[in-house]
This record gives sequence, structure tokens and C-alpha cells, in this order.
Amino acid sequence: MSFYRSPLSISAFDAKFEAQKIAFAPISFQVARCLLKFNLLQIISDHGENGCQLPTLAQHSELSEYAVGVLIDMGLSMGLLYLKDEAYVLDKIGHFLLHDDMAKTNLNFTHDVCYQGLFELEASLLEGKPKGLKSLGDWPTIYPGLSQLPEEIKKSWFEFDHYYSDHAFESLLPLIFQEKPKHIVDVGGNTGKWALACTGFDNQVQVTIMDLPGQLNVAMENAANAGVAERVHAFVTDLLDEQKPFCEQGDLYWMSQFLDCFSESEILSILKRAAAVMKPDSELCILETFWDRQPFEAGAFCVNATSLYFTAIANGNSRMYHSKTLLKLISQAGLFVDEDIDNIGLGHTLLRCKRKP
Ligand SMILES: C[S@@+](CC[C@H](N)C(=O)[O-])C[C@H]1O[C@@H](n2cnc3c(N)ncnc32)[C@H](O)[C@@H]1O
Repeated sequence: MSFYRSPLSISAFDAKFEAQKIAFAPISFQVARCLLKFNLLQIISDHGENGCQLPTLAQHSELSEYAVGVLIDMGLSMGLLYLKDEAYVLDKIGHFLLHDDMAKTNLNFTHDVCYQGLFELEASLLEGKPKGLKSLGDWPTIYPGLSQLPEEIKKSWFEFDHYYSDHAFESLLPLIFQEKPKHIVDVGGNTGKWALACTGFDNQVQVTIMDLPGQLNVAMENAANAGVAERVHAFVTDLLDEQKPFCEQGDLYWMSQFLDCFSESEILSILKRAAAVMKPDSELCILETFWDRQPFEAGAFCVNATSLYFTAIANGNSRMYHSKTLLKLISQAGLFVDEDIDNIGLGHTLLRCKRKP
């Protein structure tokens, strides 16, 4: 990691400006969202290098000239737009806000899932509980509620979750099937996307998904729709309950974007239970986004920001970890890392683990 290791090279004057950007950050965020929502960035983009004047923009939009005016003037201040005489022209940051699917996915997730709940960050930090979760529903953590979230919010949550794992899955399949596993146990298998990717890649493999009941219903429906119901099996569980059995007989245990949903002590307990059912030659493959393993500072920013979603909304006690934290827990659970591969998909790391002899 080449960043975060020295003071920023920035003048006091510019640093003071950066501090003001933070002070007004929620306002900038909502302005960006509304510029997108009301199509204003798109209309300005359509007008190319000559740009578009306020009255024309208002004519093309459902908003009043006043409403468009406050948005686009703040758009100038945020560096999304610039002025050419009286016309507003799309600048580079505006271009990426409009066209970059990662920015869109992160923005929708932040708005729909996190925005209201983050008001409770302070209380969440003090109590170690996701005090903002009540903005979405009445559950102890977000996970039992995933399948019951209102449609728009559910869409943003799943698009966010899938965006990152989908980018990793394609390059992972050949790696995961290197040792030709016959039975894969997908721990926290969610909607069954990985299970379906595996059954599509290998026409013999059997996949068991361990998850909470709400998610498993969705996953099994997806498996049936894909015509692989006889090769995808449901293992209903709550991994926070140490008394519940762990699926045995897996050649390969798969935990993708899963351990970050738990605190360090919960991770240790889950890993110990996995190690206890693993055969001497079983593998445990962990796919995570560690903030210290990001090739670019932008990645570390997104990963560290996501931690606060866990704090205020998801469960109050988990985060996107530093790789050293997970490596320590893996060893404490009686496992060792056989292979450690960075830069998979969008900043994922694959840890291939085995039981210590
Ligand atoms: C962030 S999603 C990861 C989904 C998927 N593995 C991927 O890579 O996109 C976490 C998954 O863990 C499941 N999960 C969370 N808490 C759980 C628990 N206590 N017991 C079982 N599954 C749980 C959730 O239902 C969800 O499907």
C-alpha cells in the first residue's frame, strides 16, 4: 500500500477548503443525487461542449427554474460542471458520476440503505448496535430482513453486494475448480449467484448453500429457475448460534464477502466450526476486500466507507478488515493460508486455507 503513509501534500489554504467540503458533504451528496435523478447531468451532457443555459435546462426538466438553478450552481462548486459564458458544461467528475456504474451503485446504496440510518452513527458507535437499522425495519441485524426490504432499497442493497462479487466471480471459477471439488459449501450464499456460477462452470459439482431462511428461499427459487435444483442444496442455519450444526463433507468451503458481516470473536467461532468439519484435504476459500490490500486509494476509500454501513446499519460490530486481522483469526482457528492472491475483480483478495496438520 503506497498511500496513507505520509502527510498529504496540501497547502493550509486548500486543506481549509477540503474541511468545508466535509462540513457540507451530505448536501453535496444529495445535490449529486438530484442532478442525476432529475436528468440534469444527462441533459447538460447531451448539449456537449457548448453546454446548456438555465432556462433551457428548466424547460427540459420537471423542475422549476429556481430548483434547477440551486442544483446546477452547487454542481459548479462541486466540480461537476463549469461555465462557458452563460452555459453549464459537463466537467470530468460530472461525466464519471453520470457514466461510471461503480459510482452509481455506491450512490444508490448510500442513499437508499445508509443515508437515514447514518444519523444514528454516534449512538451506534457508543452502543455497538446498529441503531440506524430501524430506518429500514425491526430486526437485530440487517440479514434476517434482507428479503423483506422495500423493493427500491432491496434493489440498491443487492446491486451493491453483487457489483463487487460479480466482478470477481468470473476470474475465480478456474482457480476454485483447480482441485476439482465435487461438493462446494457456500457459506452465506445469499441469492445463489455463486452456486449458479459453479453449477454452470462444472456440470457435476454439487453446491450446498448455508444461510438464513429468508435468503435461502430466494436462492433455492433461483436454482429451480436455472434448472439446477437437484445440484443446489439448502442448509438453513444461523451462524451466530454456535449450537447449530455446520454442513459437513465439503471438499471446498466458500466464504465470499461473508466474514466482514461479523465481529472478530464471531469470525473466530465460525472459522473454528468450519475447521472442525473440514476433512484433512478440504479447502476453505475466503474472498474479502481488505482496505490495506487495495491497489488504489479510491478502493481503500470505498472499503473504509463501507465499514460504517456495518457500524450504523448492518450489525453494529463488524467491518471491512485489515488483512492482518483476518490472518490472525484464521491461524487461531487451526487453519493456515496456503495461497494468498490479491487484485481479483475489484480489489478482492482470495485466501486459500487448509487445516493445520
Ligand atoms: C454480504 S452477503 C454475501 C453474499 C455472497 N456470498 C456474495 O459474495 O455476494 C452476506 C450473506 O451472509 C448471510 N448471513 C449473514 N448473517 C448470517 C447468519 N447469522 N447466519 C447465516 N448466514 C448469514 C446473509 O444472509 C448474506 O446472504
